[in-house]
Amino acid sequence: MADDEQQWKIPPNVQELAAAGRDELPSRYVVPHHDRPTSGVASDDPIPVVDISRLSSGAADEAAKLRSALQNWGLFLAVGHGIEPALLGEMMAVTTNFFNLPLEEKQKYTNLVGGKKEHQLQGYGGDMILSESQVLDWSDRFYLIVEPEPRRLYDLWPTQPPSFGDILHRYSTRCRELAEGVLREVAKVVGLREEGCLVDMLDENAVTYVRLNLYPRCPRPEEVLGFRPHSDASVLTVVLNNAAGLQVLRDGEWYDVPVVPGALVVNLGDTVEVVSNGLLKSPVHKVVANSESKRVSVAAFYTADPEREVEPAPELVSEEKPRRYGKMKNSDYIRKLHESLARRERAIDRVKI
Ligand SMILES: O=C(O)CCC(=O)C(=O)O
Ligand SMILES: [Fe+2]
Repeated sequence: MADDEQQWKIPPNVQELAAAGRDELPSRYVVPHHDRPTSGVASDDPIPVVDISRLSSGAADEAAKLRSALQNWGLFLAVGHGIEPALLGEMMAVTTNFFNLPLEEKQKYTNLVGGKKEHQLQGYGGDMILSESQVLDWSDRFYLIVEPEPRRLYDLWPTQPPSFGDILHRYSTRCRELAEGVLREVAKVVGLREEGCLVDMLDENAVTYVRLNLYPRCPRPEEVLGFRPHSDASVLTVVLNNAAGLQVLRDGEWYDVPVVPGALVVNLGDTVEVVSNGLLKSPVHKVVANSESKRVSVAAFYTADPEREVEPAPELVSEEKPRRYGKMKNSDYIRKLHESLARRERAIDRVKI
């Protein structure tokens, strides 16, 4: 194939597009009318803010709050998580600094193999593009495997500032502790026989992916999405962000996820939905753009061992509660997630019975 064909496979850089200050958006970013963002609905049952320190000291009302958050939203805001505000600040700062680097510098970490059109998961850039007509998200991303350590591709780890790697390592380790504590509670909520069975999925072969997201300001936020509707292929996801924009779907309506200083967003991933045989749902969420300022977020995805076969826990399947999901190898599932994202489909629909 001639080299100038399939140029569309190389996504434009959204930050550069935004900086060019044009009022018209390239048509590749304009989402169909039925998918356009709306302002989030205010709920009578607000998204809970859960104090993890009270949870760990056995407070029954906090456990009830978490239970209701998991059952009604699949997502909550964690405070009292014990992660030092300075570390959260540093993680946000190195992320923002990375995106502020000149384009040539950032492109040293490109997710296009050999700088060409083949897309690899890790690195800096945009979505995998499967077709010329694919509508693109108004964001740039940087995706890295952080754990297990031998799987790190250090060539893709920014060297500026020199502390980047250390901060990312410490941040994802601390968020993993938060994830583990939450997963023990999740196992209790769904009535799994082994309280540790979800935590055990984050074993030494489990993969932690971190995605740094930049949502540049957009002159026409009503026509684009910062991140299309999706659910995560993780067991659990922890998100740090600096501004409003995240929305979660509940009963057909989109709700704004509030921004609480120092809080982390915690959401269930598809693995929990499958293992719990649908007792808990992996929430569909998206990010809307805005015309005022850029938004930065850091999502840490705690995923199971790629070789693990994920399926409903046997004790949650019975005659009254028939099995609702098939079995799939986790690495196959994650690959399907990225294809599904490109097609605006949900990966979990592929394992539903
Ligand atoms: O930017 C956010 O707040 C969420 C991003 C997200 O959903 C993701 O990276 O999977
Ligand atoms: Fe997500």
